[in-house]
Amino acid sequence: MKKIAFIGAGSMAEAIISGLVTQQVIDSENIFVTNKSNDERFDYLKKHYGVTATRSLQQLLQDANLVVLAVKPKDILETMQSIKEYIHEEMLFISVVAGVHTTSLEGIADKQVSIVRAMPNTSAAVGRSATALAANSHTDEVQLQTAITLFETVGSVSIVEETQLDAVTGLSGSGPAYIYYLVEALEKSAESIGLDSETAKQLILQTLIGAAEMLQKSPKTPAVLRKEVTSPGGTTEAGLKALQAHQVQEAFIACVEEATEQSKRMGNQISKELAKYVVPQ
Ligand SMILES: NC(=O)C1=CN([C@@H]2O[C@H](COP(=O)(O)OP(=O)(O)OC[C@H]3O[C@@H](n4cnc5c(N)ncnc54)[C@H](O)[C@@H]3O)[C@@H](O)[C@H]2O)C=CC1
Ligand SMILES: O=C(O)[C@@H]1CCC=N1
Repeated sequence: MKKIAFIGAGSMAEAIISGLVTQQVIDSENIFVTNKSNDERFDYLKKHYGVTATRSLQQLLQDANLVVLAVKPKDILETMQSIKEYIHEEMLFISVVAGVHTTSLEGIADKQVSIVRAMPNTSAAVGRSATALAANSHTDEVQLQTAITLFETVGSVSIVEETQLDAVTGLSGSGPAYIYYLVEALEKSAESIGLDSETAKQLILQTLIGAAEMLQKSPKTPAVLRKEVTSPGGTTEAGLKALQAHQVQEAFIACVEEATEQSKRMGNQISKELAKYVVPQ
C-alpha cells in the first residue's frame, strides 16, 4: 500500500483509517481522503489521524494504487462519474457501498478494474468488525491480500462469493443492530424487575461479553452452552419457555431473512438505476 485514497469521509471510512493508522499499516501522510462538503470533518480527520484531506481529485487520485469507495449507495453514480478520468487498470478499488455490484462499478468505470466488495459492520470502529469480502474476476491474489490486510486492521475477514453478500449483509452487516435491540429489551426488563439502570447496564454488558468469549473459546456448541446454564425446573428453563412461547428464535430467523431480502431488493434496484449509465461494449 503506497497511497490510499478514501472517497467518502463518514463513519465507515473513519473506522478503516483508524485501523490503518493504529496498526501502522501505512504512514498516515499516504492516506488521502475526500468528502462532499464538510470542512469540519476534514479538520477532525487531519487532527486525529494525520491524513491529507483534499477536494482536489487530482491530488487525491494521482499515484493512488488503492481507492476505497465509502459513500452512500445514492451517491455512488455521481462519485464514479466524477473520478472516471482518473481511473486506470492498475488501481484496486475496495467498495463498502451496500448493494452496489462490482459489474455496475466496472460498467460505469468502462475499464477492466479490480474491485473487492466488502461488507463490514459498525464494530469496525472498535476493531471488531466481521467483514466479508468478494473480489471480481480482474482482482489478482496480491490485490485480494491487500484488501484482507486492510480489513484485518478493523476485525476478522471472511472471503465469500459476491452472490453471498446479501446474506452477509442480513446477518453480520446489520447484525450489531439486532444485538443492540436485544440489549434494549434486557434494559427494559431490568427496569420492570426493579434493578437500577447503572447496575443493570453493567450486568448486561458483562453477561454479553462473557457469553461471546465462551462462544469464541469453548469447543461446545451454543446449544450445549445454553443447556449448561439450564437447570431442570430452574429459572433459565422458565425464562426460555417464555421465549419459546413468544417464538423468539423464529422471529430472529425472520429478521435475518427479511434483511437479506431487503439487501437483494436494494441491490437489484440500484443495479437497474446504474445500468442506464453503463457504457455499452
Ligand atoms: N453503517 C453500516 O452499518 C454499514 C455501512 N456500509 C456502507 O458504508 C458506506 C458508507 O457509510 P457511512 O460511512 O455510514 O456513510 P456516511 O454518510 O457517514 O459517509 C458518507 C461520506 O460520503 C461522502 N460523499 C457523498 N457523496 C460524495 C461525492 N460525490 N464525492 C465525495 N464524497 C462524497 C459524504 O460527504 C460522507 O463523507 C455506505 O455505502 C454504507 O452502505 C457498509 C457496511 C455497514
Ligand atoms: O442498514 C443498512 O442498509 C446498512 C447495510 C448494513 C448495515 N447497515
